Amino acid sequence: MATPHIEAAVGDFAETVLMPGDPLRAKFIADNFLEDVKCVTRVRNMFGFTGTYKGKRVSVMGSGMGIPSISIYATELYKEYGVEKIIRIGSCGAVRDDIKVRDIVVGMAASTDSNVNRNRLDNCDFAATADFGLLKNVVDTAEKLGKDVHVGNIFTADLFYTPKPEMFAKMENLGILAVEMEAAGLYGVAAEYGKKALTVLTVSDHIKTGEETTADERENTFKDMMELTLESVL
Ligand SMILES: O=P(O)(O)O[C@H]1O[C@H](CO)[C@@H](O)[C@H]1O
Ligand SMILES: O=c1cc[nH]c(=O)[nH]1
Repeated sequence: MATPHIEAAVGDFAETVLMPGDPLRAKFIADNFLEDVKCVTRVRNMFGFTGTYKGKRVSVMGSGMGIPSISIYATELYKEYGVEKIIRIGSCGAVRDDIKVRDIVVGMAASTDSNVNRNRLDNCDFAATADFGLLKNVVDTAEKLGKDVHVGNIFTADLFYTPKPEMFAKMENLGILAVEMEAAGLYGVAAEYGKKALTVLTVSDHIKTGEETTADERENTFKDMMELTLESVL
């Protein structure tokens, strides 16, 4: 049955869904990595596809930007479509010198300035955490493929254009690796429904140095992250 934001039928999604923020990145993955692809939803142009990767059934769908948007899609996928695992694959800004542009960051946990998880836990801090099994699979797969990854705490920001840039130095001092806008929300939804989630990111820009990737570099480095994540779910 369709939900307010997804028109797919029950059974149209695989048990694992890869979620980039950008629906066109979802299409790129479907076009370049999946076989036997079917577009299962296009409500609001938030494309979702199901196909196979090396014989394994897998879906990919855009989440939109920010916690409110990914929370809607993750909730409907977990609750109404029987999805068990969502792996966000996104871009992030690095906040530390040892994390470089184009590096891959895996979000073991996600700090945030959002109140969504406090709303879930009577205004207490909730440790928004990735699923250990999904995390281990990605780390083991990276080792097998000879790809370096940074694993640790990331920061999920409500505002891309922050009025508090001094926060970045505080994040760095606390060992936070990078900033993005969805992981803490996704981990909260997964916890609420007893499901699994992980976030894998590619550093698209460096907050401290101002360095950015070109469009070409984004495409190729994002492909590295896509391949790593797809291999990890086999
Ligand atoms: O590249 P995506 O997955 O959209 O992720 C990052 O990019 C967007 C901001 O430009 C935010 O969604 C942030 O989390
Ligand atoms: O959310 C994001 C994504 C990329 N770079 C940033 O600085 N923030």
